[in-house]
Amino acid sequence: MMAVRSCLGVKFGVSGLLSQLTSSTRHHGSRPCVSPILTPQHRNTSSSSTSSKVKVDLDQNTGVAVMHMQSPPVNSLSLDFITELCISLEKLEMDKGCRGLIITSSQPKVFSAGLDILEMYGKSPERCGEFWKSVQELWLKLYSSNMVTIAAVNGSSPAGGCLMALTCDYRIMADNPAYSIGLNETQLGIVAPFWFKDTLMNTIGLRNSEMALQLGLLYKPQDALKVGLVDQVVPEDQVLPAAVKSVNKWLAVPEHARQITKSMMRKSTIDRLTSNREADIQNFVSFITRESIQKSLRGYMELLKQKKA
Ligand SMILES: CCCCCCCCCCC/C=C/C(=O)SCCNC(=O)CCNC(=O)[C@H](O)C(C)(C)COP(=O)(O)OP(=O)(O)OC[C@H]1O[C@@H](n2cnc3c(N)ncnc32)[C@H](O)[C@@H]1OP(=O)(O)O
Repeated sequence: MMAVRSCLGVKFGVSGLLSQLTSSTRHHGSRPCVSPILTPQHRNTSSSSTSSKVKVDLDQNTGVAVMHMQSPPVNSLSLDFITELCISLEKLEMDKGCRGLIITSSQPKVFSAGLDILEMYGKSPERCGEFWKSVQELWLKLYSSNMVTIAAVNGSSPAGGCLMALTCDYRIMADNPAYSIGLNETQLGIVAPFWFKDTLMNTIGLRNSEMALQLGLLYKPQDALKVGLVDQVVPEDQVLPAAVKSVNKWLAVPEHARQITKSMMRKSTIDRLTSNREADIQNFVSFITRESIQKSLRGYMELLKQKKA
């Protein structure tokens, strides 16, 4: 309760140059690129798929999908929600016509409230293990995605919500001082695991991460921008248009060169988790089921309720 308060070694020789020269016919890995010249049958082609908590609109002309998180009230990441997100991501990753992904929220004022605290409170070790495996899965899918990924952060984004945004290639946040973003785990009396920490450090560096993580800082959009936690802050109604503009800029880069570079930048961080997944699950389960941690989580949930009253 006290705590509550307070690649690849690839050389870019001829193939790199070739891709620059032939960028209009580039491939997304094995995906053919969408031609910029629109034929009548290509115009206004879009598809939409909706599961109960995730809505995806894919514009087949541009190859850009917008994933709307719609798990009321605050897009907290429950096992069910994470499973739906993973299924949607897998489909998009396999879809040759999808090259870019914008992730945003359909819920007012909140991008994602992070991991669903109820998944970590009063649950059996087996269930906690299953939950944590799904969190790892979501992170791995997002952080290693071949697509250009943009987080359109149109509301608050604490802890796991911030992590989701951090997995993306670029973050745009609504300029509303009522919103905040950060890895605030210590404020709940819990500890962000090493791969949360690594993802943050890869984005804002060691010193800023030390302060952000130990103090469990939640940054207002303008402060998040200063520290590099988000890349752009725009008026609230411009978040999605700005994300579309950005994704197109990223997609203009020769695809395989961008993908290999992304993979090269993220590989060691990803490998660190993939080679330690089981131990990480065991660590989580033994940590989260401790009586003292359960007490902290209970206290935190009570504070959330009190805030409303
Ligand atoms: C030795 C090392 C070993 C390491 C092992 C690992 C250790 C564990 C690592 C765990 C990592 C955890 C990551 C997380 O993501 S924890 C979750 C952190 N999230 C938060 O702190 C956010 C809490 N929520 C809020 O701050 C606000 O709700 C928010 C700003 C998001 C929105 O505010 P708003 O006023 O719009 O909404 P309410 O607060 O009224 O909330 C509405 C209802 O939603 C419930 N709620 C909110 N957040 C959550 C959540 N994360 N999980 C579950 N439920 C949540 C809230 O209680 C309200 O419910 P009721 O309507 O029923 O009252």
